[in-house]
Formats: sequence, C-alpha cells, structure tokens
Amino acid sequence: MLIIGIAGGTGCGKTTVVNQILNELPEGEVGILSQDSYYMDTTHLSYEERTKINFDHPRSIDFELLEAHLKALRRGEHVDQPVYSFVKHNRTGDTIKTKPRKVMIVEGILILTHPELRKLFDIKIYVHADSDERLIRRLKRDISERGRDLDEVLARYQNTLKPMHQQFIEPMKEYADIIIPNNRHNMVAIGIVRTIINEKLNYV
Ligand SMILES: Nc1ncnc2c1ncn2[C@@H]1O[C@H](COP(=O)(O)OP(=O)(O)O)[C@@H](O)[C@H]1O
Ligand SMILES: O=c1ccn([C@@H]2O[C@H](COP(=O)(O)O)[C@@H](O)[C@H]2O)c(=O)[nH]1
Repeated sequence: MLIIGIAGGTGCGKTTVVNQILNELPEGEVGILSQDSYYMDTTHLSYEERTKINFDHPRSIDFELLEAHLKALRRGEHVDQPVYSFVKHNRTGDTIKTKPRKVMIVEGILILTHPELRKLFDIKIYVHADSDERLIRRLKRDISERGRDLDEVLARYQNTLKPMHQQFIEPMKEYADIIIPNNRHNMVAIGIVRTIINEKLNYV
C-alpha cells in the first residue's frame, strides 16, 4: 500500500487537489481518509459550546483513531470512517465503510503535526496558497456550504485560524516531500502525483 499525506492550510485546495488527482484514475482504486472525519466526538457539549472549540489546534483531532484506522487499512482490514458535519460541528453518528486500497490518501490541515501519523506516510505533500487567497476561498465556501456568515469566518480567522496556521500548519512544510503551489489550479503538479499513483497501480 502506498500512503500519501496531503496537508496545507484551510482553503489551500486540498480537497480540490484530491478530487483532481482522482479524476482520470480508475474508480475505486484510491481510498481517502479525511482528517475532518476525525474531529473529536463532542456530543457531550451543547451546540453553543461546540462553536467555541478551536478546530485548528491539533488537540481537536482524534489522532489515536485516525492512526488506528490507517494501520488497520494497511493490514488489509476495512474501517468505519466517521461522517462529520461542519454545520453541527460534530460527528453525525453515521460512518462510511472504507476499504483498503493499493493507494490511500489522507488529507487534512493538521495531519503532518502528529509524528506517529507522519511516519505512516510514504509521500508527504504540502499544498500552498497565500493566506489572502485562502481567506477569500474560505469565506466563499463557508458561507455557501458550511452555514457560516461573514462575521463568524472573520472572527475565527483572526482568533484561531491565523495563529494556529502560523504555529502548527505552516512549519510542517519542513516535512513535505513535495510542495504544490496552488494559488492557481496547478494541473502540472496534479499530473505528477497522478503518475506516481499510476506507477503504484501498475498502469504505466
Ligand atoms: N487553485 C484554486 N483556484 C481557485 N479556487 C480554488 C482552488 N483550489 C480550490 N479552490 C476553491 O477554494 C475553496 C476551498 O477549496 P478546498 O479544496 O475545499 O480547500 P481545503 O480542502 O484545502 O480547505 C473551494 O471552493 C474550491 O473550489
Ligand atoms: O466543526 C468544525 C470543524 C472544523 N472547522 C474548520 O474547518 C477547517 C478545516 O477544514 P478544511 O476543509 O481544511 O478547510 C478548519 O480550519 C476549522 O476551522 C469548522 O469550522 N467547524
């Protein structure tokens, strides 16, 4: 199994990059684990309390479960990946049966901050976009898709996102094997990653 970790700040385009990589690859050959599925279960908190969580700090992630799932997949077992709701700020209670594949991609803002998880990645990728670009994208996406408003996104950006990005996410570039500049769509870089995956899948 080839395990690829894809990190980078919010709005840098990780999900988009993953989807672009998957386009043109045979369906079902590459599996995805999203760090978002592994936000801590906060069912014991009220919605009001959950909105105050710092979701950009590594302690908000259930790395134990993420690591256990990745190791199980590597052993050839399937796992039940939790489904997360950004609107509710909590797991929904549903899970998605995730099967082991020859290539597994793990994506998320904080996945390179955890040393044990980092060791499991054969290739570490950091997607870079400038912070103003990321903020603009996040504003548009969170308002249209995640039920936020302008004030919420800007307050979160100033209070937690920006300082957490500087403290935990940006320094992870140091561990990256590949850095993808993504201020614009970067189909050349996508093509290179797809070639590496195709090689593993024996298609070249
Ligand atoms: N290279 C790009 N150029 C312009 N917009 C982009 C680019 N990559 C992603 N986006 C847009 O920015 C938003 C955030 O992208 P997304 O892939 O969800 O980022 P991430 O998963 O890193 O938070 C989405 O609306 C997406 O369509
Ligand atoms: O309940 C939640 C959990 C997370 N967030 C924000 O999401 C981003 C990470 O997701 P990306 O898709 O990589 O942008 C993170 O910056 C958290 O602040 C949230 O708003 N609510």
